[in-house]
Amino acid sequence: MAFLQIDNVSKYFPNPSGDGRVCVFKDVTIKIEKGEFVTVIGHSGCGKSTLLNIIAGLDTASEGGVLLGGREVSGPGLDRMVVFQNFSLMPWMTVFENIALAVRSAYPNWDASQVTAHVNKYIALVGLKGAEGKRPTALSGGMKQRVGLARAVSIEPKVLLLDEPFAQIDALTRGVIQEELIQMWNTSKNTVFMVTHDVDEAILLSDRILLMTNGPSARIGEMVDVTIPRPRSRETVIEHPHYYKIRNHVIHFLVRHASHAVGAGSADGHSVDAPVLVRF
Ligand SMILES: Nc1ncnc2c1ncn2[C@@H]1O[C@H](COP(=O)(O)OP(=O)(O)OP(=O)(O)O)[C@@H](O)[C@H]1O
Repeated sequence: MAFLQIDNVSKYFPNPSGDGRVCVFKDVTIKIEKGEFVTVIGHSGCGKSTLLNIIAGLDTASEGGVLLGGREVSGPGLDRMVVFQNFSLMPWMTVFENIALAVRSAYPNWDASQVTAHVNKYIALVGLKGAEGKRPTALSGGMKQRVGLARAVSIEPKVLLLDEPFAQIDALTRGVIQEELIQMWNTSKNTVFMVTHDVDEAILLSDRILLMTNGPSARIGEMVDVTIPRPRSRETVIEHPHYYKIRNHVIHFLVRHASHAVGAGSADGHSVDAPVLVRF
């Protein structure tokens, strides 16, 4: 059994027209090993965030289930931390307090000096030294998301769930924070499940890219191994001979699935095809 196992998960929502239900995705099975960094890419509406929310325990599967370390996920927990694109910081708390709140929940027996040392370590890791006392309104988007990442990673969750965390950050800052995330991941070795629309980001960060077909009845169409050795940086990754092969392959998949129906799974209860494994 894999460390994080998504087993035949399907999700239905009530049809907005009031007539029955709509299948968002069907029979999604993903096996993720401890310490693996997996990214999901697919067109808007195929169900990426819904899948992430089910892993987080913020939503429930209509069919199937999620197992983490062999135990069924049945609700939110500190073993899975989510970073959303809208930052979700407590606006009345400072940078330090936002992170300390999470650290105190995860380590209720720690005394104040342990909490302070731990929070300061993560503030330094994301380059926010000097901004400890600022409130979110005084921070740029990039700084807010650094707080979000520090807060999530500081409690050392078993799984880090990233839902387009850099979508609202300008391209230059995004590149810098992506590299900071690599540094943090190198240290923490969290298992990461990330949703993104950014193909370059997925190649830079992931061990594997899961490509979702369009909904309704979306499925994981392909799993692409990112066969570019680590450590990676934005400058070196594009020099690797596999970079453009992987990039072109992912983009072609997305173009093929830009209009619905190509390879869409079955909404009528029949099983769907297993994902194609792609490795250059
Ligand atoms: N609570 C809900 N009730 C009804 N339908 C929902 C609900 N949440 C999501 N949906 C629908 O499920 C589908 C998948 O939504 P989801 O947000 O997971 O897609 P996504 O792939 O993450 O999209 P995007 O890339 O635009 O964020 C969409 O058609 C959406 O309208």
